[in-house]
Amino acid sequence: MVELKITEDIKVGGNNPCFIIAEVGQNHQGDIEIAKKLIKAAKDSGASCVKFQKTCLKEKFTKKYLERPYDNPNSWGKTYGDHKKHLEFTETQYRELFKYAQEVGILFTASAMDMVSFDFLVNIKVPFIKIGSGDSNNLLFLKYAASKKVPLIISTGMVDKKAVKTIYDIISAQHKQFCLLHCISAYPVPFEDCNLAVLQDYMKSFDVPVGYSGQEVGTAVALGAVALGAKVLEKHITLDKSMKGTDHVCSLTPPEFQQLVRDVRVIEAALGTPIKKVVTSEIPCIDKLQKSLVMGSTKNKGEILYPGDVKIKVAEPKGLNALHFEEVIYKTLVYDKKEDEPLYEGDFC
Ligand SMILES: CC(=O)N[C@H](C=O)[C@@H](O)[C@H](O)[C@H](O)COP(=O)(O)O
Ligand SMILES: C=C(OP(=O)(O)O)C(=O)O
Repeated sequence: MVELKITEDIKVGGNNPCFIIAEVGQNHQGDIEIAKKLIKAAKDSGASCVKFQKTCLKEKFTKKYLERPYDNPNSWGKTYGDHKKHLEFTETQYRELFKYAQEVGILFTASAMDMVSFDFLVNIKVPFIKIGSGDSNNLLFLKYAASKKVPLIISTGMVDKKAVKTIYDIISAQHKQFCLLHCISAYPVPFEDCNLAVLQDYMKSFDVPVGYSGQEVGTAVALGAVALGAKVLEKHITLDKSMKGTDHVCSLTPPEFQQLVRDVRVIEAALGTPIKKVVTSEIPCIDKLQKSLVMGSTKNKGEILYPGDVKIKVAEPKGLNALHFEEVIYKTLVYDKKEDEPLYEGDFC
């Protein structure tokens, strides 16, 4: 399994801890102070990285699309172009946010929504670039991104498995420093559409780390993804779910994000080994409550132990482990034994 190297110290995949991305996206409302608060909240929650979305509007959208009316409660302008312009930070503001994230001590990156944005992000030296689901069918962009040989995390919403294989082939023809995220692009995703089982298929099909970008409400599905083996987890973060904007509803507040990170770490610790064995922490319960073999009735030396003569009880002191029941039956007692007395290995032959 190839690991994705994000920095000298942070790697993704294999036995490395799940890399948790706090996706600010456009939940900053176009306000740099809110953006900074979200960066700080991401850091305080224990996220591995904070992420924005970088767009060059005339590269990503056609002129006509930008002129389209965008008349809904989440809109920041009369047209889609005005709306997106309101939500887009300038390159100078991006540099300021990047610097702020460094001061706060959290990795900073963004999705490149087009080639111009991709180049900008390469230029400011983000540790990796995210390619969102909006580009999962954009073969030209994927080829371009692959040719730049920078670490990539790629979401796979809005396409089927065949297209995901194409993405995999395009990038891996250039390098293996990438990761594929299962994603369903709906805001919010109905739980029954999350299809988390896809993660298992990705893990079988691709020899790169696999993760999950979740647009569903809450944290349960994201935790399920980690339990299934997701090595990257992305969830939106917001200061307030009731704010204006398409993504707030499927986002987590800072305390929720903090709880998510804690729970992910608990699940990772709890996944453990597939080898079922008795573990040290069970010993007190074994001593206290595990049953063992005891006499079901009083019997004398030389008598045969019939099924009703041996019982399985919690005893003090303990007899033989109750798993040995069948081995004891029809054996001959070598000592006199009273009812409820524990049965030991040398008590019968
Ligand atoms: C597919 C994709 O890009 N999805 C992104 C990541 O999840 C979203 O954040 C969109 O940018 C957002 O939902 C767009 O909302 P509006 O159209 O109201 O600006
Ligand atoms: C669209 C994005 O992500 P996803 O497809 O993972 O939701 C993004 O990162 O901008």
